[in-house]
Amino acid sequence: MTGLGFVKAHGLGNDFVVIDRRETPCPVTPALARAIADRHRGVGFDQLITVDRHPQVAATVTFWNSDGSESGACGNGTRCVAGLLMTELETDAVTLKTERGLLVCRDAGEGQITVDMLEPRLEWDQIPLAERMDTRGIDLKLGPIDAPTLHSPGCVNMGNPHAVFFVDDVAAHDIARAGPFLENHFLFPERANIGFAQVRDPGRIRLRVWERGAGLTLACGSGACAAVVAGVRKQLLDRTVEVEVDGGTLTVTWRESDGHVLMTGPWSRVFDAEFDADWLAAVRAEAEAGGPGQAA
Ligand SMILES: N[C@@H](CCC[C@H](N)C(=O)O)C(=O)O
Repeated sequence: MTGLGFVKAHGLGNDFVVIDRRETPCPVTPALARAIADRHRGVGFDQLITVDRHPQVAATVTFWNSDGSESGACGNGTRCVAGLLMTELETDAVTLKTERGLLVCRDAGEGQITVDMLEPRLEWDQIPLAERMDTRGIDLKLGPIDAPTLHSPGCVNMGNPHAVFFVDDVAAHDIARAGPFLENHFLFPERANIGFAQVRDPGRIRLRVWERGAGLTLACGSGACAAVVAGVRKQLLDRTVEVEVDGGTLTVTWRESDGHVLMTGPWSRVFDAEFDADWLAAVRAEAEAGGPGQAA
């Protein structure tokens, strides 16, 4: 029984299943993504990543959340794919085509990779928001009785939508409770990743992110970029910031010269494996038959 190969990788604990489709086709449906994401019956991941051939650059990369939805960006996943391809191609730089654009990734030494995440999009309809608002701090307030009020998040699109709340103490917030409500708030027609950032000093923040379509993760690369951009726009942060996430530390620079956001951090290849062909066939059949929770 042979199956389809994949790599399990992670960036600071934000974990990925990477399927290389450059030689072998593997159509991904939301139902298949959810089945692979199942940490009991599948493999488990925060994001599934497919890698396809591209005529000019190293590869085209597509990101899927564990709920089966697609995302235009994934900073940590981009680093992992870049690391895998740099190893394979024996090079210290690769360019990857994502929905957001061409991302240049460079080996930064000591197991770290820097990704040029391009310019953030900051207009209200680029986030997108349901209404015209000042994205430096939108008119959104949440006042749980048992937690400090959340208000005026900065909104940034890094290829995916982010809203970042600056709070006095990240630990004082029940993110698992506020996150789903805010992710699905009517102001975010494409939902949003919700960041909770605490400024330690202008060059360092603590950040936790409730990810759209994946929940609370140990690290969110695009979330780290969004938090730094939002913090600079609120005049709370310097242009280069160490971002402490649950899984470690990312360095993010919002470069003044061209407005690009650069994110640097580690990546790890955990193991290579293959899906059992019978398991894949069964999952696909169940999805087609509209099995429990499996509708494509
Ligand atoms: N883990 C990510 C972000 C993944 C996508 C996100 N959940 C979305 O739907 O926008 C990262 O490292 O950026």
